[in-house]
Amino acid sequence: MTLKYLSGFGSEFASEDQRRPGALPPAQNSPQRCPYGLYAEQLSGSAFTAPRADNKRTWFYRIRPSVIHKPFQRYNEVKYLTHKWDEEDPDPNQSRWLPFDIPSSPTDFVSGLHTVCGAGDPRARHGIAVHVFTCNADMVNSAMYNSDGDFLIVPQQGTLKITTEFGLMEVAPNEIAVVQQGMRFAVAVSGPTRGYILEVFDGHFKLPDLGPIGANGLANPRDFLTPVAHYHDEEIPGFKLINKYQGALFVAEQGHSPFDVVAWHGNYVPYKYDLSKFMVINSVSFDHCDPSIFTVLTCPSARPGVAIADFVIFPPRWSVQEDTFRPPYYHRNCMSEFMGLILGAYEAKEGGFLPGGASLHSMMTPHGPDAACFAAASTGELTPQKIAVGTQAFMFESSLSMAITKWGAETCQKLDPKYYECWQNLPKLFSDKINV
Ligand SMILES: O=C(O)Cc1cc(O)ccc1O
Ligand SMILES: [Fe+2]
Repeated sequence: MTLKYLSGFGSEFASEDQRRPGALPPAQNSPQRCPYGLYAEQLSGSAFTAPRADNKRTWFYRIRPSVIHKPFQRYNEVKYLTHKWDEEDPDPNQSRWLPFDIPSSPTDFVSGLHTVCGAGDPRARHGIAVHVFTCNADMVNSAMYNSDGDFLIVPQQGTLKITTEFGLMEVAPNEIAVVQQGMRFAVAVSGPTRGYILEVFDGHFKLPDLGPIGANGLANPRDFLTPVAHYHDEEIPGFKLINKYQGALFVAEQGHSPFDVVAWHGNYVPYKYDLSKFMVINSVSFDHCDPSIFTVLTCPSARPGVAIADFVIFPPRWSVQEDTFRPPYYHRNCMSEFMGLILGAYEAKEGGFLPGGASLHSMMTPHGPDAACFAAASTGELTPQKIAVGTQAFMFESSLSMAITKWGAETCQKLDPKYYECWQNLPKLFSDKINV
């Protein structure tokens, strides 16, 4: 089935399931009686009084209001989702993980959530968490929502079929999806599936300002796709609604599908984006631009220009700079850099950093190209080159200082203790001649 979507970022959308035309009440939100006997329900994604530019809400017209559920109980089935940042001693070392294992026993998206690192506290609505998901089975008669923040989901292997209250989204590797705070969703997969999640507690993702770039470029708003209304009118005894609340999971039972929204309108929506649509801007003269030039989405902090987290990609592009060391420069950053690889190889580290693996370069921890990359890039001929063809690396860059969980440090058994070695053979080239 080819799914339909609504295009745009931050727009006011309206959608009715074709089976019930006229389900949206005209010109008001809460009529005394809604069309087709539906219930009206508002989902708020911002304080009621947030300034208009940041104000987010959606009105659902649904078969039953969400409040019809039994009490929540702790859900202890998922062992490695955590916001306990003190499980391990702090570790400032460069960290690199080999590809995370996909289980062979039946595991659905929620059961396959593992937290790798993070910082902050959902109770204070400030912080982030980085999770990987590894799964191979559909969520059956269950749905999840996150009371703590927004999920930016990056599939690396396997397509996700995400059912939401707003409708259906299909998200393949090299696409991303954002499911915001409170939105109910369920994930179906086809075969072994793996990916990454950036969770932000503070606020929502925005498109970065473009400044001198002008009105177009980077991720263009029209390429963001939101589902169209699609309802399930299903009585399902024992349907499980899983809620991540204050970093812990809870489950409540209800007797019907929560995906019973017949029509909705609003600007608080889930969406997906195809990373191949990113219009890449970069230096066409000399020197290496900071990677902020590749920002797809940003979750801003209250400090101007400082992100809680940026989602940055390293897409296929031409590299043309003259008299320039073209790969990433050596650097120490006051931000934390978590990287993952969706496809192919990353230019600064052609070996060791593998699809489905990850790296973390924490605050002020030095890093940069490995010795092989330096040798090649500092001597190679600087012809125009198409780089990163068939590849996609990404970075979650955060102003928060992240801790690695016990799962990330030990249980996953993927941390590469020899990562530091990739820099040890960088030669001393210092000479008494000015032109080397
Ligand atoms: O560390 C990295 O590989 C990410 C990165 C890429 C780049 O081009 C410049 C700075 C930076 O942190
Ligand atoms: Fe970096």
